[in-house]
Amino acid sequence: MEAAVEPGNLAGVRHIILVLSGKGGVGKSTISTELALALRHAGKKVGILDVDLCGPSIPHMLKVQGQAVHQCDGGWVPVFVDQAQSISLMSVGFLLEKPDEAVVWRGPKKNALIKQFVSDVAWGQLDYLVVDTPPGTSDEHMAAVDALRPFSPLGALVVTTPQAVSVGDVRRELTFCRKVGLRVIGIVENMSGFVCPHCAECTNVFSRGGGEELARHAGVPFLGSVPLDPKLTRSLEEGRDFIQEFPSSPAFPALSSIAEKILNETPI
Ligand SMILES: Nc1ncnc2c1ncn2[C@@H]1O[C@H](COP(=O)(O)OP(=O)(O)OP(=O)(O)O)[C@@H](O)[C@H]1O
Ligand code: SF4
Repeated sequence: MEAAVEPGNLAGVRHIILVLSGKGGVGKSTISTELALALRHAGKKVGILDVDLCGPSIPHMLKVQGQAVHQCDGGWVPVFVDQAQSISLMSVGFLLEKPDEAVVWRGPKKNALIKQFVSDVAWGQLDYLVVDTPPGTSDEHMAAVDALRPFSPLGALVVTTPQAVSVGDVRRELTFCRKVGLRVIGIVENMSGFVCPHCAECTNVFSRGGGEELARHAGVPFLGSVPLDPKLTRSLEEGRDFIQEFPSSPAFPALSSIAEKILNETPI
């Protein structure tokens, strides 16, 4: 029997994907956003929970910055990104008076907000909830895992860049997942080379293959390598739907194949 769906909880969410990275700036919010767009493109209903409280970038990436969240009987109503309401988003960015206001909170306050985001948002029926987390492993990650665990299946997607230092940080992320009993859906290597727009030659700006090697070593699935793609950067800056608008751009095949692997891994 299916659990009753109460407004303001996650009982109507079929799969929760926690997006993690060892370091900042490796493209965690980018992968979260593009994954949500690719899953939507595949006909799924998707929510995004942005718990990167000190650097909430997803409202800007989806061009909904500055919007206000409203209260309903069941709690907060998330912001809908499109008219069809196929992507909903909750972020601390919607609660700040100014979009560039700094969140200078101590741990307990951050943890309380994360718990509130889980329990007090009327997510409704979703196929996937993508949760963008801060870099590293902190109290906020523990708070998110503790609050989300009752609403499993809960899995982690780990984002890295090819450089060894970032890969080293990813090892710590994998250890964190193991310690808290979080299933690793897979590793994504982002910023894997630059494809020349003139001749399509791929230059490995950093090293290449670290993510795949690490996945093999750790015995977790490798989901794909996303190249640096100026059209992707621009889409995120302008809040455009890269998946819809740029199917012939170099990052598109990798992003759609990652979404496809996740769809196969998490049947609905
Ligand atoms: N594959 C890519 N191609 C082009 N630009 C990218 C790619 N991945 C990320 N970027 C750009 O790199 C910058 C950092 O990405 P993003 O904000 O997603 O990183 P992050 O890991 O979430 O950072 P933080 O954890 O510090 O918030 C952004 O400007 C984004 O547009
Ligand atoms: S990869 Fe080739 S075509 Fe592209 S910029 Fe370099 S030399 Fe020019």
